[in-house]
Amino acid sequence: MEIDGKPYRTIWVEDPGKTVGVIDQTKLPHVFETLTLASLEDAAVAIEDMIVRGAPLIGATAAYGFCLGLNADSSDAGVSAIYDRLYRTRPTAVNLRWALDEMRALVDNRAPAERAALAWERAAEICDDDVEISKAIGRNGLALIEEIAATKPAGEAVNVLTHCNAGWLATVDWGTATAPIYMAYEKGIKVHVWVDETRPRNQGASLTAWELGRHGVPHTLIADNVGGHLMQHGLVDMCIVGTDRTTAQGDVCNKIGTYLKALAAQDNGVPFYVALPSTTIDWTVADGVREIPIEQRKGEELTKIAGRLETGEVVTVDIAPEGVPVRNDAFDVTPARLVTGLITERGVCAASERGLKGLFDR
Ligand SMILES: CSC[C@H]1O[C@H](OP(=O)(O)O)[C@H](O)[C@@H]1O
Repeated sequence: MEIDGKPYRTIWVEDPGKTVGVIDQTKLPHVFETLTLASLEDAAVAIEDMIVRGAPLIGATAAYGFCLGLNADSSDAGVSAIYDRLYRTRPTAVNLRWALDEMRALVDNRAPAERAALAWERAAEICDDDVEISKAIGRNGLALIEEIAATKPAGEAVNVLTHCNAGWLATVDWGTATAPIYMAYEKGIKVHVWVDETRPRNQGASLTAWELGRHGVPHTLIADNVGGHLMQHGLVDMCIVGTDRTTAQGDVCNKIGTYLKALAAQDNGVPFYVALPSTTIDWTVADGVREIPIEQRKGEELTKIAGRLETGEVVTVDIAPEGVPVRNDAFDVTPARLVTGLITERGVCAASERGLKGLFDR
């Protein structure tokens, strides 16, 4: 998308075959800074420290991390070490495993000397494909927004609630949950977004609000616990969220707090949609609550918060008693029964095995 009139993706090749550029998302919204990834470790740390985050972008970064690793060691042992290092960066988003499996399958039966060039080509394809997939998700989700817009009084906006950041910053471009929103906005449909701040890392406040603001999409930042209340008062027409891993039966793993939003949506008859690329479907898992590994992140994400002083300096402060015990589950699983539909690049389907197999011929 554009930042101050200049088109950006979230990841790009800087020095062909040697380095990759990314936006440092830990610095947003206060500072826009890019980083150069020049090694496997650079890419692995960028994922672990959430310099880049969001399932599709994690996959894209892992693909380029594979390339950077091969630049240093393209032997069979090197391929295994690269795979293992990147695989253990974050456990929940299945795009990571998908991308690593794609890259390893590509190079496994090729001569070591050929591997890096092949990998750089494939990583670029993965990124280009991700953009096209996001645009297709946008078109398919746009139809749902248009359906609701047709029922609204003239001049009233369609109010969409989203959780965390499933925006263009979570993908290579366009986003998943935000792609239909951007397309509706571009088409002149009045749309407004309730942006969950999304504790503890505040991806909504720091990323979704930033990217929607940069693009001019009307939005309102809300505390995570406000959404249900707004739904009770008829102020939410639909929810669209992203996902890090959706199971073969349609259970949706997403940022912590998504499940509670889905419960409130069901209780208030608000359609609850999940936007996802097929690369986020884990066909090997059925029961998401029992089978999806949920990332446990460090306690500091709850006990500390970063902010900008009036001087412009960005500082981090403690917001909890020193040494307080913390549990920080980064994701939860919304059972398929609470999901109205899955918005994929191939169309919208029921959150069910039948729905997904109908779209993906599995
Ligand atoms: C389009 S995937 C977005 C998905 O990823 C986020 O998690 P994180 O910021 O920890 O990588 C969140 O669950 C979003 O819904």
